[in-house]
Amino acid sequence: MHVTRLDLRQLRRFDEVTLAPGSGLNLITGDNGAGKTSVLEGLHLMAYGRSFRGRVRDGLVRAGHPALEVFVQWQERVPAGPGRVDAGRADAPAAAPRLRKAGLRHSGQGWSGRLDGNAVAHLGELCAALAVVSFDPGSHILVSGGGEPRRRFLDWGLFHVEQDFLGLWRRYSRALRQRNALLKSRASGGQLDAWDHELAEAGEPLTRAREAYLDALAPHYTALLADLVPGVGLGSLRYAPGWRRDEMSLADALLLNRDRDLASGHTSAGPHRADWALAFAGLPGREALSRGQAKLTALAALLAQAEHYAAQRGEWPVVALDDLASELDRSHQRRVLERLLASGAQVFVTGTEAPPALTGWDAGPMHVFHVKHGTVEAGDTAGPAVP
Ligand SMILES: Nc1ncnc2c1ncn2[C@@H]1O[C@H](COP(=O)(O)OP(=O)(O)OP(=O)(O)O)[C@@H](O)[C@H]1O
Repeated sequence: MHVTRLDLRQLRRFDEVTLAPGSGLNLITGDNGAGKTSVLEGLHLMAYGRSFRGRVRDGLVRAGHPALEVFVQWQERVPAGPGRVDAGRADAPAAAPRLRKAGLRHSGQGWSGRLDGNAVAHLGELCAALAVVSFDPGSHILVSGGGEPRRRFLDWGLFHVEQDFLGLWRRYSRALRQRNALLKSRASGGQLDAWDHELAEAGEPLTRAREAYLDALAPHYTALLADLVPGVGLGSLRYAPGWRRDEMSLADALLLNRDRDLASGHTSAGPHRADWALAFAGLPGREALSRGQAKLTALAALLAQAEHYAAQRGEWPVVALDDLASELDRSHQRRVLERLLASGAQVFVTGTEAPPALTGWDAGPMHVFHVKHGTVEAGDTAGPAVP
């Protein structure tokens, strides 16, 4: 998958900018505050419905303007793996590139979007269409933060590789909202029964899907950690489902906790409380990771996810690496970039200047963009010629 055009309007300091990125490596440079990260935020917004720096209403819309607009055009192969709608059908056409386009207008409160010319009803439809894996200075929370970013990480992967997951996730989220509303209004047990049933019906398969996904990620993650963070040694990757699943079903856990939930006004057990954890063979716990190791461990998780996506879908998601040079030392920058570009991924890298690892870059063409005074200028393409 690679983005061929990106238009941003009224996003942070930009009035209107257009980029035509190349496949392979795209380097975005500019001074502090120029808007380099904002370019990646625009891309991330289309792929996740939010920025990696928070929600749209927290400053993504340019001051004094009612809404921002993002338009992305990208090329992708019709997925050939198990995620494909018509996978296995004899009349399914061979994988071939196709051009897709998506537009999103977001005010922070409301939004409207189009995908391939048609209006979309759920933001999730845009997110499921464009796959972007982003690594930014806040990504270490995947390792050192609370459970929410880790649940989101699993769910992102599942949205993209499991056809049924989005429906399951929506069903669970809706049931949870309804149950919590009833708990707050101190509803009767009879009213809660129906939503407990619905939560269990969606929550059990959702849990199985997440667990299977984590198992499938493990070999990718182990190999990437061995390469990027040798010495810590991934001992195990363990899923904590959000209730005592080894002792009881979700339906039983909901019933057991009902009085407590009525007192607190929220549902205390279930997949919305799930988490996953790494155990390191060479360390007592994640707290023992250095800050740089925590970042590399988070990056390894994101790259494992991208690699798994590629194995399932037959092509890499777009990879966006914000401020790479300030996050990784030179040899890690080089190793990560070489690995990604050898895989054929389209990669975006930002930096106040070209990261040291790109000095004498000879691992493929590099497309350069310079962000200045609210404009983005395409520079020369460096590196070996495109074959
Ligand atoms: N809502 C907004 N309206 C107008 N300008 C904004 C808004 N939000 C942020 N800005 C400005 O837009 C720019 C955002 O810059 P961004 O974080 O993308 O820069 P950067 O090039 O990545 O910088 P750095 O190298 O310092 O990380 C900053 O100059 C900031 O002051």
